[in-house]
Amino acid sequence: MIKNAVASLMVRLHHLPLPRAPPASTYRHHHALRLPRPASASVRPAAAMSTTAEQAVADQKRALRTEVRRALKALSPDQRASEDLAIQTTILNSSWFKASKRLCAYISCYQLREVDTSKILAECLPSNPGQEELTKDLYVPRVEDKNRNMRMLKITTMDDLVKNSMNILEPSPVDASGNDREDVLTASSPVDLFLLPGQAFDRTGRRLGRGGGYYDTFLLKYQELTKEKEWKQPLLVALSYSAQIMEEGVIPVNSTDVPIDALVSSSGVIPISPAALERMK
Ligand SMILES: Nc1nc2c(c(=O)[nH]1)N(C=O)[C@@H](CNc1ccc(C(=O)N[C@@H](CCC(=O)O)C(=O)O)cc1)CN2
Ligand SMILES: Nc1ncnc2c1ncn2[C@@H]1O[C@H](COP(=O)(O)OP(=O)(O)OP(=O)(O)O)[C@@H](O)[C@H]1O
Repeated sequence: MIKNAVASLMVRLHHLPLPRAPPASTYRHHHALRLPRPASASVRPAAAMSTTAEQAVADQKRALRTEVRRALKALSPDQRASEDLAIQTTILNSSWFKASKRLCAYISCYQLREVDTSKILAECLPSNPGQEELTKDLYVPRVEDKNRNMRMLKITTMDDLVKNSMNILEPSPVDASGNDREDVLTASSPVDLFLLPGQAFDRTGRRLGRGGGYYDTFLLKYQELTKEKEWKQPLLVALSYSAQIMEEGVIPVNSTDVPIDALVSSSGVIPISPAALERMK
């Protein structure tokens, strides 16, 4: 029944000429790619075998990123604008977004052909002084190094952002008064929602990023913190153009890939996990 409901929400599934992993529901058995174990260490060392399997997944991911990049380049500005508007309108009108108090979101980069988040960010931040109580706490990514270290820092205005070397807007570590910005990992209360970027997604919850491992590393850390503190897990929602939604099994995954709870495209919301089905009904 869920599958039918999900299928009816999908307008277009893009078929890519790539090697397929066996279809698997990300939620039922997340680690879809089980690394083969050698019968005996003398035949083939386990480390070597896992390296080979991991390398195959990494190669497939790279090939898929190239395909998606090409598909996104082919989108006309009008097509993008119409999907950007539909996706943001869906989110802004949703009960789960309206109810969220604290969120982590990405600052979209037009050149990287990411789904626009500007209207959503504007809705989170106070438009005029004195309206702070109507707003949400907003944390946005800042890359610290090439070693998968990314922080999510609190901003209160778009003026808190500066362009980094990758041409992406991100917060400076200190605010205008010289104070450290609040880091979501040391904040005293939990975020309830993540709005995630990515290169490709599917309706079982798989997400392919840009290859830096920044989000997967961060999400794992945040989920561990949430467990430790006995907080409710945040809802992980990705924003996707239709061309980025893959058929089941096309996206290769490994054990460090964190599955998403839901996907928003121009055709609407696709809830995936039990938590999403509960919070998004
Ligand atoms: N808006 C936004 N902010 C984000 C991310 C993101 O994906 N989107 N990140 C998520 O990790 C982190 C930054 N990571 C990034 C990783 C790669 C590229 C990039 O320009 N990649 C090129 C290919 C570069 C290459 O192949 O050498 C590309 O994808 O076309 C940008 C940001 C944190 N902030
Ligand atoms: N939690 C983690 N711990 C250690 N290594 C990780 C973790 N998450 C990802 N990596 C490593 O980072 C590299 C990039 O991973 P992957 O290709 O899955 O990133 P991605 O999903 O495209 O990027 P992102 O998560 O930033 O959106 C891989 O070598 C992967 O093994």
